[in-house]
Amino acid sequence: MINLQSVRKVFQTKDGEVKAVDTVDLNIKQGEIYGIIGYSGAGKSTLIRILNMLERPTSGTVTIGGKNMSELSPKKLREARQEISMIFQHFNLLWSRTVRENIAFPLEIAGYPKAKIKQRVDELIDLVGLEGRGGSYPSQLSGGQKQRVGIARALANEPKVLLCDEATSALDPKTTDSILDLLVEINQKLDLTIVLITHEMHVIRKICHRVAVMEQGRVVEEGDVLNVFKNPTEPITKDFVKQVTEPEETVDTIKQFISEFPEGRIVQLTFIGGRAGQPLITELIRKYEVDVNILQGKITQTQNGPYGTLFIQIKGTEPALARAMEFLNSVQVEVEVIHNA
Ligand SMILES: Nc1ncnc2c1ncn2[C@@H]1O[C@H](COP(=O)(O)OP(=O)(O)OP(=O)(O)O)[C@@H](O)[C@H]1O
Repeated sequence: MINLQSVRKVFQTKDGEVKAVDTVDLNIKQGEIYGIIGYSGAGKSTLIRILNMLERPTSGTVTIGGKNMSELSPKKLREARQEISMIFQHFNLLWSRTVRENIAFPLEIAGYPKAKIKQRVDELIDLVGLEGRGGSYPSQLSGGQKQRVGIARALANEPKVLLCDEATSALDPKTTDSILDLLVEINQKLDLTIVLITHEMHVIRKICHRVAVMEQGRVVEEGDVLNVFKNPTEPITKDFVKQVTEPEETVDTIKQFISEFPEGRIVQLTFIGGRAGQPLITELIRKYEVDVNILQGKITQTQNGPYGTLFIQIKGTEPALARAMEFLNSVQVEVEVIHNA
């Protein structure tokens, strides 16, 4: 669906050249939610703006739906852009227009008849959950509602691709989650390809199928979200993964476990994919004559299944402990013994 080959963007500034995007290759599939994560200045905004040619790449090719975006005539580019919509961190709504009028705006520009516009706006208001707010002005809406208007407006022309530029960064955590749920819903209902940029791993964890990690203009790591969670190789990726898997106090907590629970073994289980939903601990207690204490745990859901860690203390006779460990090592969880009395 979206293919980038050796894309570079170099800005000339008074202080010299800035390589905002440095030789990036990406392949994003139809119907996928693809996340690009990086800290401020990594080049994410420049890269996402290159996708709809708001920024022209210095070199390299950008192909969307089979069209080489750099080679399109101005007319063809306008047509291609109708299929690529965008939502923004600060919503970019028209403040003097009501919700209905904001959503209708792209349809008016495209020259749709009034009756068709009314019908489409009604559908979109339902789709994004803004029933009863059509006559309100943006200033009368909460942040989450404003972003819903932004999403409805972006979907008006039935795009194939939705670009999200830090679309939830201005929202509180609860509202962020409700907007992310809405993005998943429209991705599934409309088979829409979504590309989003963010600096929050929570956003990637919750809704993306695949992720690219950017640092200094380059994509330093890329892959299925669960695989990246499982095997982050770059230090920056490890930092991002920690944001959602490890409470900050983990190191201290482990030290405390060891001093408080000196008997048996303290084991860290890491669940990736299907196993987290299965009654592993019950099986352990029933079959292996050991006592299990759950010390701390955090299991989170990703688009590709659960991911998380659980710290447990296992107590029992040495043979029972050995059998229990053998069982744990045989199932699809990663097992790390962090203390052995
Ligand atoms: N128009 C421009 N002219 C010169 N330099 C630019 C321009 N736009 C971006 N840059 C530079 O390119 C680099 C990447 O910027 P970009 O905004 O793409 O990063 P980002 O990851 O989106 O960061 P943020 O999340 O803070 O927006 C930065 O060093 C920035 O200063």
